[in-house]
Amino acid sequence: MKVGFIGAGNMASAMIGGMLQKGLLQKEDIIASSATQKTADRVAQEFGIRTTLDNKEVAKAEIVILAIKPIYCEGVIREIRDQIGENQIVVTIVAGRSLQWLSDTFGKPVKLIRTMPNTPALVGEAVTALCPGELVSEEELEEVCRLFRGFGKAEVVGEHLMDAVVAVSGSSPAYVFMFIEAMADAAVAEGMPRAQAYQFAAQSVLGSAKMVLETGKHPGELKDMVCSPAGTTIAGVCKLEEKGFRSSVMECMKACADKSRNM
Ligand SMILES: NC(=O)C1=CN([C@@H]2O[C@H](COP(=O)(O)OP(=O)(O)OC[C@H]3O[C@@H](n4cnc5c(N)ncnc54)[C@H](O)[C@@H]3O)[C@@H](O)[C@H]2O)C=CC1
Ligand SMILES: O=C(O)[C@@H]1CCC=N1
Repeated sequence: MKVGFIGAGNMASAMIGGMLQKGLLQKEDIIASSATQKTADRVAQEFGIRTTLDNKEVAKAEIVILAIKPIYCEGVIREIRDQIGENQIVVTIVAGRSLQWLSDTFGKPVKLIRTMPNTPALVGEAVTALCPGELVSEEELEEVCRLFRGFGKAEVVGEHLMDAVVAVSGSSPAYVFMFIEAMADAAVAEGMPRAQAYQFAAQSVLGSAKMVLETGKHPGELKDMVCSPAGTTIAGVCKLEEKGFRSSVMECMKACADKSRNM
């Protein structure tokens, strides 16, 4: 199976890196295009895949993944649409572009799958939501899910959930990185060497996330387990509540979902 990426930026690189690392595809099976020779050369060198500046070359792949910014999506589709045949599958990772919009822009019947992955694909820990268009068969959807499961979890969701997905997983790694950075800065302020502070902060986020996934316990219950009476943790929790931590996170996610809805 040949997979082509139109756009070879942050997200495409994370997916390509994840796919190759898991041995899901061989580097000969992947081709990617970019707008600049510099990016094409960098990606070719980093992953050993074939790269090109010609999107039409990529559009010959069995699975064509649109990995460009939303503003370039219309131009790219107009460029490749005559070449996309009825047996190819076009997968999009573009935020804010609906199946209806994609279908209208192609202006002809195309097998479309709208997805939203995230950059932890690079280390095999992505989570991706997928919404199939009506021309995609169960088998084709499963084939694409299998590809995405190669670098993390993948679930089929209704398209009405896609803006929530952008907030809770597509964009949320950025917020988690900010949280880790802030915790590490505070540890450095307490005297910890910076490299060690990143290790401790990141491992704590990883371990806490695993507890949520593996114990099935409510996050509030897991929080309570850390809070000794009159202890250190509850002193920190009180400060987080005073500073509006949870409402800040919720407002952040709302801004993110609204942006996705109105793109
Ligand atoms: N970065 C992320 O965490 C995630 C991004 N996405 C989606 O992925 C898409 C790409 O985002 P990023 O990778 O972050 O952007 P990026 O800016 O890192 O990469 C975009 C790439 O597209 C290339 N490009 C621009 N115009 C082109 C054209 N006409 N033909 C071929 N290539 C062209 C650029 O050279 C660049 O390499 C966006 O639509 C975004 O919504 C989805 C999930 C997560
Ligand atoms: O910021 C963005 O628009 C993209 C979509 C999800 C993550 N990054």
